Amino acid sequence: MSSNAASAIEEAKRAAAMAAVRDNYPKDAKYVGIGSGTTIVYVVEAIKNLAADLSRTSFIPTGYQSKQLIVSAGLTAIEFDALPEGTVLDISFDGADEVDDELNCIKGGGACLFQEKIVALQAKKFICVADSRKLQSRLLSSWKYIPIEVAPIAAYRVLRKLKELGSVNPAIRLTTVPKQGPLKTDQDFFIIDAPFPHPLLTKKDVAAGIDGSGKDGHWEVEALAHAIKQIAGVLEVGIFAGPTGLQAQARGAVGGQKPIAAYFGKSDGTVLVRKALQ
Ligand SMILES: O=C(CO)[C@H](O)[C@H](O)COP(=O)(O)O
Repeated sequence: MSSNAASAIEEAKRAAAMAAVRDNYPKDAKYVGIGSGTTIVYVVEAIKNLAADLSRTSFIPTGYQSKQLIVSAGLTAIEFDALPEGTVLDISFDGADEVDDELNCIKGGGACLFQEKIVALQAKKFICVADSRKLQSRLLSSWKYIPIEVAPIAAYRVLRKLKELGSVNPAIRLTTVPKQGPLKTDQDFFIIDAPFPHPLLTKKDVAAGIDGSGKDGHWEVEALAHAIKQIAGVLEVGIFAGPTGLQAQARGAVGGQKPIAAYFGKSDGTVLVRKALQ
């Protein structure tokens, strides 16, 4: 990628972050979730630039990088497990690897999907921020695999089960830095990257009569997430689907894993906003 193209992408991420924070950051927020990755850096920058008193706000990280980001911005980090019992976050912001037409997301490219999911699930609203390359009509269109966090002891068993679900060449994610071997998450678990042969079907596809049960290798998003989560040894799946936080609240529950809105920055500096159906 040329340096011009790379800086256009960074500008797109920044534009999306500015718009997402401007439109959604709650005045007097007490608890704010902060995701992981490169785009979230611009979200923290945008929060810092708000004309707001942030001294009474606690920011909940989704991993080591996220915590460093919060702390080095001079904000107060409070770990998820240090939150007073029953705390509901006012909002959480995070990036994504791919987002479909129904705002289902693939996450975990940065190996932080477990903490990202529990933080999203504990928030009233989850806002996704990305550049427009991430928006595709179906998941697994451009991004090629589902990240899955697994217990190391069960990794080979999970690989076999994923093949039974139709994954083609799922693999334990490796690292060469600082030493060779499986990458370890913030929970000391492994990540398996599991490609599937076809883009994932949306609810709209299923309503139109397409079979998304996994027969013939065609999966609907939530059906695949559920099937993977059922495998013993899987801690969490990098598919964020199901109800949004607002939909969950309407049913008397806290939080949801699907964003209520996604902001996609474009290279021309404009931002496309997609909102989930309420
Ligand atoms: O899910 C994630 C980390 O686990 C990130 O949000 C995702 O990988 C997007 O990262 P970036 O903003 O760098 O494109």
